[in-house]
Amino acid sequence: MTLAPWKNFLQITMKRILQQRRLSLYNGAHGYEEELIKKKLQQFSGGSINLSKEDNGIAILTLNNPKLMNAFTGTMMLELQERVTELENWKDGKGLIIHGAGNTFCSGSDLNVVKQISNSQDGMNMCMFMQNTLTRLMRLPLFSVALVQGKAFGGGAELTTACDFRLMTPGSEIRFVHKHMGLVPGWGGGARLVRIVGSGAALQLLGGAARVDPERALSLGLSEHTLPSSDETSALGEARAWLSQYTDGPATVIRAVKKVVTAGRELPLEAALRTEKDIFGTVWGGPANLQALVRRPKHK
Ligand SMILES: CC[C@H](C(=O)O)C(=O)SCCNC(=O)CCNC(=O)[C@H](O)C(C)(C)COP(=O)(O)OP(=O)(O)OC[C@H]1O[C@@H](n2cnc3c(N)ncnc32)[C@H](O)[C@@H]1OP(=O)(O)O
Repeated sequence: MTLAPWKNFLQITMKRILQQRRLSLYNGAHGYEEELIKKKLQQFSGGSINLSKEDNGIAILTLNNPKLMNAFTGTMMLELQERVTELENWKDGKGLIIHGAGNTFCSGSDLNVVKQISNSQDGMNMCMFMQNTLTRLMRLPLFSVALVQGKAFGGGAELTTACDFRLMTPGSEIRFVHKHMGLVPGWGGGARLVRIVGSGAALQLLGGAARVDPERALSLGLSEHTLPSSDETSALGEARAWLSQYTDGPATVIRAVKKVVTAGRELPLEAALRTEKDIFGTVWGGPANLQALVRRPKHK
C-alpha cells in the first residue's frame, strides 16, 4: 500500500489547522487557552446551532434555544465555532442568513453560564473564544445577513454586528444591554459597532443601553432594511429575496467581491490594493469573465 494518500491527507489537514491558527485573532501569545475554555464551555449544555447549506449557495444558520430566547449556552458557543469552520470550508457558498428559533434572535450569553464563568480567567477566555469565532464569521467570503426578529440583546446584538447586513422585522429590537450588566461588549461588538454607526452613535447605544427599533436602526445605518412581515416563515423568505440581489451569479465572483471589500475594510491602503490585485487575478479570464465577453451583456 502506498503512503501517498495518507501523506496527502495529513498535508491537507495540517494546512487547514495552520490556516485556522493564522485566522485566529488570539493564541497562546495572548494568554489565550482555547482547550481550557472549550473544556469549560462543554460543561454547559443546551440548545444548538443548526446549519443548512443549500445547493443555491445560501446557508441558513439557526440559533436554536427558544426556551431561553436563544441565549448562548456553552455548547452553543462551541457549535458556533464548528459551524463557522464548516462555512470556511464550503467553497460553493455565496450567502448566509443567521436567525433565531421561536421568532426571536438571541438574548446574548446564557446568564446561568455567565454566573459559572464569572472569574477572570474563564471570562477572558470566553471573550477571546467568541471574538475569534465572530471575527472568522465576519471574514467569511459570503454575503452575511442577521435576520433580527424579536430581541437581539447583549451578545446577541454583538452577533448582528459580525454580519455584513442586518434586516429587522416590525417590532424587533437590537439592544446593547451590557452597561446594565456592569459590562461592556466582549464579543467584539463594540469595535464593530463604531465601524458601522460611528463613535458618536456607538457611545449613545452603549452608554444608554438604548432600545434600537427598526426605524432608528435604519436612520443609524445599523440596519439596511425593515422587512414587511414579522411572521417567522415569511420573514425568512423575504430575507432570502433581499439577499439574492447580491448573491445571484457565479460563486467565484460573489466570493471575490466579499474578499475585496474585506481587504479594503481591514488592510492599510497599499496592502488592500495588492490583495485586490491578487483577487482580480483569480477572476480575470475566468469562466464567468469569458462567458460575459461572449454574451456582451447590456447594462441597462
Ligand atoms: C458579552 C455578552 C454578555 C456576556 O456574555 O456577559 C451577555 O450577552 S450577558 C446577557 C445579556 N442579555 C440579557 O441580559 C438579556 C436577559 N433577558 C431579558 O432581558 C429578557 O429575557 C428579554 C427582554 C430578552 C425577553 O423578555 P421576555 O419577557 O419576552 O421573555 P422572558 O424574560 O420571560 O424570557 C423567557 C425565558 O428565557 C430566559 N432568558 C432570557 N434571556 C436569557 C439569558 N440571556 N440567559 C438565560 N435565560 C434567559 C428567561 O429567564 C425566561 O426563562 P424562565 O425560566 O421562564 O424565567
